[in-house]
Amino acid sequence: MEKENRIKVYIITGFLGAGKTTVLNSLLQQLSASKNIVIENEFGKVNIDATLIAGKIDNLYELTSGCICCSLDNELLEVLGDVLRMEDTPDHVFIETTGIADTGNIIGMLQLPEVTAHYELVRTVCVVDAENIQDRLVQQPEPGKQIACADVLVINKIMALTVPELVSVYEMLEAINPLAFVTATESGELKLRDLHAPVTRSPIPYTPAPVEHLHKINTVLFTTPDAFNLNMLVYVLDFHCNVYPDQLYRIKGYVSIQDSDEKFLVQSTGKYLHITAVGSWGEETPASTLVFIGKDLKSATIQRILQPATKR
Ligand SMILES: Nc1nc2c(ncn2[C@@H]2O[C@H](COP(=O)(O)OP(=O)(O)OP(=O)(O)O)[C@@H](O)[C@H]2O)c(=O)[nH]1
Repeated sequence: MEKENRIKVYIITGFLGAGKTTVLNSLLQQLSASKNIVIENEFGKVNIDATLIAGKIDNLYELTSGCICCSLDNELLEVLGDVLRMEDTPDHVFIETTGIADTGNIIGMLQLPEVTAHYELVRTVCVVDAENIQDRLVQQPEPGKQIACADVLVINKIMALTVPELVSVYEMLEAINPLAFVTATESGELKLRDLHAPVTRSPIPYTPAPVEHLHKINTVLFTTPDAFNLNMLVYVLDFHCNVYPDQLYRIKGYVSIQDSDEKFLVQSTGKYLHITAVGSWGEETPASTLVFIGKDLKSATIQRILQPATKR
């Protein structure tokens, strides 16, 4: 393939709940005239993010058999191969990583000669949750690595910050990655102009991670055919998000609520919890699926916390 005709690839990275899907949706909406493919890698077997994509896409690949940055089976490379065999190849491929991905490894894969022959990695975007990034940098190694290898840093959710706090986040990002273009947003919006702002890059060598999972973060899946009592569910989730923010990083999923025909989306990041009705269940049988992501989470604990919220 001619160099200039290669398929453009964008990586969207950032820690759990930072706003990757929201930024991706903003880009897809601006690129609705082109052919876009999204590759979603979700940490955990159930891919909630895939249901939250709201822009125009021509194909969605969901990679749920592990974190692509350190899984040996090279699912990402297989998908990139499949894309090349499509009759009508896309203009853009967006790769949304898991919140705990070692982005450098993914960049490395995209620099393999067999990949660069057909694909051009244009930008790596790292979305940063302005409110909790300082804590996360202390608690976990992943956010710092994600920031370090990005071309574009998007400081998201800035509404909750004072100006001096925002300046301090900005300075901290600059200290970690002085080469990146930094922009701030209230609502997960990234303008194409900023996506393509000039940046300086240092090459990242491909060093495949060991096979065993590197991350100290785990996920617990809770499913039940029972409907939740909405007040109790809000109470128990809100309580645990506020009391254990250092252990419980992210909750997401869809739930069935007692005496309601609607499907509810549950999302938490840090101490914030949102439970919103998102319409009817349609053909689906109402049931609840919640994914919990955090440090040393135990399935038995999650069961114990949630069971009372299914009582009437
Ligand atoms: N206030 C505010 N909330 C936001 C913004 N962007 C995202 N959110 C909320 O933050 C939560 C996480 O957003 P996502 O875009 O799903 O984040 P993500 O990084 O894709 O999440 P994971 O894939 O689970 O790591 C959701 O509840 C969003 O509604 C923003 O700019 N401002």
